[in-house]
Amino acid sequence: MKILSANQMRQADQETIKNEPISSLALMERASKKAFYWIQNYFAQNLINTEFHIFCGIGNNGGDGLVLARLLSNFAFQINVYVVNFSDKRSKDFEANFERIKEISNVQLVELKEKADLEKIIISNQNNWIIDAIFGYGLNRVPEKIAAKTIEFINQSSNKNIISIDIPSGLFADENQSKKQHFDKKITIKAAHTLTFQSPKLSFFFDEYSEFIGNFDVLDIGLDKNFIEKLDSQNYWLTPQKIKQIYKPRTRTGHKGTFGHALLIVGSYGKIGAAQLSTKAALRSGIGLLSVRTPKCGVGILQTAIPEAMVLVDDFDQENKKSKKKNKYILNSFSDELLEKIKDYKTIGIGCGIGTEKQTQKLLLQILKTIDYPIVIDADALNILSQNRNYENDKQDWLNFVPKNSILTPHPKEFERLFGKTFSVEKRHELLRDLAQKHQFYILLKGSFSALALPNGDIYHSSFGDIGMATGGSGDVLTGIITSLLAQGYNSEESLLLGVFLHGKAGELAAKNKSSEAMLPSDLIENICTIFKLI
Ligand SMILES: NC(=O)C1=CN([C@@H]2O[C@H](COP(=O)(O)OP(=O)(O)OC[C@H]3O[C@@H](n4cnc5c(N)ncnc54)[C@H](O)[C@@H]3O)[C@@H](O)[C@H]2O)[C@@H](O)CC1
Ligand SMILES: [K+]
Repeated sequence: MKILSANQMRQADQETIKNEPISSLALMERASKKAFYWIQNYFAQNLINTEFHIFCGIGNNGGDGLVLARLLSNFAFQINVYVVNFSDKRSKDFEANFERIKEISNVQLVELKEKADLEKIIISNQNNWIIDAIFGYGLNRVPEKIAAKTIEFINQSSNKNIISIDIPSGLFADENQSKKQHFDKKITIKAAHTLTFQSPKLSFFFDEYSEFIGNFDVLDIGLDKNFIEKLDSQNYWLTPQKIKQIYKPRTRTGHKGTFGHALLIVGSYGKIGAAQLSTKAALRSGIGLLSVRTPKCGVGILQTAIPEAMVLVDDFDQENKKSKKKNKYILNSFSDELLEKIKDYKTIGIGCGIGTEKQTQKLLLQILKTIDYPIVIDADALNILSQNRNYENDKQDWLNFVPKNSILTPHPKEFERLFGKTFSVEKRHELLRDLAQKHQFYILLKGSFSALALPNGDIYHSSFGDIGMATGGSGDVLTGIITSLLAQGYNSEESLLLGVFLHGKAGELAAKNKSSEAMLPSDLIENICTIFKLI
């Protein structure tokens, strides 16, 4: 799903008003009704016992808050509406709804002009919910005076039951809108839920802002689809609908050759676990044949634990004349015969737990110089690349040897080591986009919201996953999944998107069954089966 900027949202609102046609007041009613239905569904039988405190600005976001108050007043016992008078320029639709709300008997209306007005507000904890409709995508500078005081008051209240309408007040929808001002953490609502209209806002996908957004839901308010179709955007939200388009169901007639043969180059002494996790994940994700290269010390372990995988041992017992340093605990460079063989694999996944020893570095260089098909590069293989960057001489910069359309999967630290420091989250995404375009790679910047940068400059943002996945081994599982999909004939873009989906959803399921605390990366692997069935 396309992610629209605040300007594009405004245009889409205007076009819908003109083309449908619908009055802006009716569109506000429609949008707020969607939020109301969400709330009705969320609270179910408890709606009648819930006391709402609705903080409204004086623009259209505030107007939404007023409509919501009116709709809720039919069901809830007591509604408190606080108008945050941060300016005299009340919007037309706010005014219209303000007149209507005055008539309703179980709505208590309070105007906030100065800090002292806030001191009279009592929000008890039990069954009290706060609705934040102070600023929406119209925010264009850091809130001040009564707006700032109200936001601080809400955040300081011990009640954390907060629902933000469209966007948590204080947070800019996107960078253009903020005119490069930095938002102020203290003056931004920390919502438990954000109900956003039509399109998620770009700022929802920056890890640094996730504490303000809580869980978000996108409510379709019926803005002009044809118009939205034509809008340019390089940011997309990864949705299950997109995954359905990518997924290729199997027919009865395939055989193991149909589903590809990949090589995983993984593990070192003490990190054979990483090799096991990536191997198992690749097998569970549907690969036809899987070969694994792991140091000699890991061969027995892998063969015992995962009988389905073949382990490459071809040159282990041969005397290698070129390198006397062969060592059974780390990955050594390949013999010429073995190197010749790797041209035949569909793809390679390299990096999980391999360490950065000299001989392993040499192996990576050999691989990069031998093959011309896209591969998956993760963890220590990324660290090796970052140790061999050469900004003066392109011909000695190992990054330039990576085959086009390969998939790099760094976490933020690996990204920084490989591509340098950036000073804001927005700049990091800009750099990510530029790099994917320049090198024609796919780069997955992992995080609680992962950003998937494509060589054409588009970025997909994923909100799949669970905090329980932030643990060692989770990345190894992802490398196995993506390598497996590439081998099966999904192209790089499809493998990346589908891989991130399978991994994230498997994590959500693991958290549901076992809790975020207790879940393990192995649980993700076991859940891949269920997630395939859900596509
Ligand atoms: N027809 C429409 O345009 C629709 C708009 N909707 C709602 O309208 C919202 C956008 O409404 P608005 O454009 O009125 O903007 P907001 O309600 O977000 O903000 C109100 C106004 O405050 C001013 N402002 C911005 N930053 C300020 C600051 N720091 N201090 C003081 N004043 C500041 C701006 O002039 C802005 O227009 C959306 O987020 C959504 O909630 C929905 O009702 C759907 C339909
Ligand atoms: K809001």
